[in-house]
Amino acid sequence: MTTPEERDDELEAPRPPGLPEGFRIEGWEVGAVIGSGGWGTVYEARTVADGTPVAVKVLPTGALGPGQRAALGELVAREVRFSAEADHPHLVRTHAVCTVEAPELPALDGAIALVMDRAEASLKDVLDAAEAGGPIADADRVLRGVAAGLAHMHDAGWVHGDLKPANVLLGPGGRVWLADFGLAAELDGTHAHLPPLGTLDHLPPEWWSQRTGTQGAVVRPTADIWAFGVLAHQVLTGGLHPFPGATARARSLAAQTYARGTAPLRLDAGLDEDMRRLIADCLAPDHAARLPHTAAGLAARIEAATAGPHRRRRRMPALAAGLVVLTAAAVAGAALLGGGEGGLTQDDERDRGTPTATGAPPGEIPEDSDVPEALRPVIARAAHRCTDEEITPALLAALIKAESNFDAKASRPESEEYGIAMWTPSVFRAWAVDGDGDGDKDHMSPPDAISTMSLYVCWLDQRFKQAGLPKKDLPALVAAGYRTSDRTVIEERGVPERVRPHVDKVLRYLAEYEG
Ligand SMILES: Nc1ncnc2c1ncn2[C@@H]1O[C@H](COP(=O)(O)OP(=O)(O)OP(=O)(O)O)[C@@H](O)[C@H]1O
Repeated sequence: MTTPEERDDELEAPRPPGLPEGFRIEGWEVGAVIGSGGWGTVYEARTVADGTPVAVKVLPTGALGPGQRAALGELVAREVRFSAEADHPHLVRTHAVCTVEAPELPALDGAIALVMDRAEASLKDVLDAAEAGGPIADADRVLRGVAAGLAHMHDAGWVHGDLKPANVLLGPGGRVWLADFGLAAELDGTHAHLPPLGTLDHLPPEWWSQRTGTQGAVVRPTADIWAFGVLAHQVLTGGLHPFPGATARARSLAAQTYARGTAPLRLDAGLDEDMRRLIADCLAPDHAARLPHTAAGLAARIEAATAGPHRRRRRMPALAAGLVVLTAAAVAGAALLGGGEGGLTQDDERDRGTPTATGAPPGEIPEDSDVPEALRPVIARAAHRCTDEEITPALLAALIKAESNFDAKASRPESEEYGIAMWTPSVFRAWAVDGDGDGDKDHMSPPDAISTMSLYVCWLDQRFKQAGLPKKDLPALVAAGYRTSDRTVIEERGVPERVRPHVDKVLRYLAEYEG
């Protein structure tokens, strides 16, 4: 599927081949790989002149299309501009931007290299290794550093837009740096427009009901405050997310349920009172309610709450704390949680009502349908992760049949649509789900493509309900939204004429499956 407004907002960068150890980029010599992100690879490196350790982030440009190259250029320009303007002990510094000259490595020749302060680990590394139930070592100092860095950014008129543990770096001597300003945009009045790249686990609930358009999603400082609340909870509990759920998507749905007022906020029982209140303030359900809680104010509160020897810390044993989280899961509604990445859950298997004329329970794929056998459990699992009743296995199957006729290798290069669900790679990446649990999110993998389709149409369905579009039309509207965008369908208050033949096809297939 292609969402023209979003097409160039995301970049699918191929995994680059590595630079050999000892390779020189201007005055720096690269060493081992530290890690790779969506855009490139970070290397250990040292300054040739004096051996000072640095990190070099290499962003290859060779295999990118023109739109992708422009998107990358914009991200780098933001990163460099911000780093040059910001000068703060809690923001990682970019010392230079270079071009890699490596004619013998065509994939890296011409790549952009950002030379930065080198950290020893990211907060994500620390949380991954932590035992759940208690704060990580130096939790207070880490939170003070993050809040202070954020306060400096906001005061300078910037929003981070992608605050998450992977973007908090821990440097030598206990330094704490915010990193990855690719998404940082200068505030234009009260908000900035950013591409919808942020990570699900740290996105504020209002992000889901925002318009996205050519300018991207509106991101305000209060989005960073929400992300800080999630991150603080993780830091103080050894990695526990404040919302229940086995997957990032389930947690994000639980956050939305809470924000709608249908489930209470249940923070970990082991948090001390001051930090519990601070996190609850950060996780106020909407932009307006979060507005009074500035990053500078949070930094001061953390300072006050964590300074001095008399700090109270009321802590429950790990098991009891875990039980509180489970209770929250029950309150938030088991239906919202979705399954893990494995097989069907008990909920999936429960009675789904009276069989239809096809012999299948309503919404399920009938035995004698043309849906390939191997895909049926994949489609069923994907559909059942959406708790909105319109998103059934039969509807997903009808959508897939209309898109690709179940052909995993289908492609329409002229409109950049590929695979069984005809994803446009750049759009896919903004929503990607690892449906087969292989650690990779690949639009050509049917389980990944179908799980992602389910997530996306689930969101479309919710958007159309929020916009007050007729409930009976939702399957048609979702089919239309998948071919155009949520915005187009909401603006036209119905199925746009140009996609009517496609939508009719989906409805015909759906009627066949539903008997
Ligand atoms: N200056 C640095 N010093 C040390 N390690 C770093 C530095 N910058 C990034 N890293 C590490 O390198 C890895 C890749 O970082 P990168 O910023 O490319 O991707 P990411 O933040 O993991 O993902 P993405 O940016 O795609 O969301 C991460 O493990 C990150 O912690």
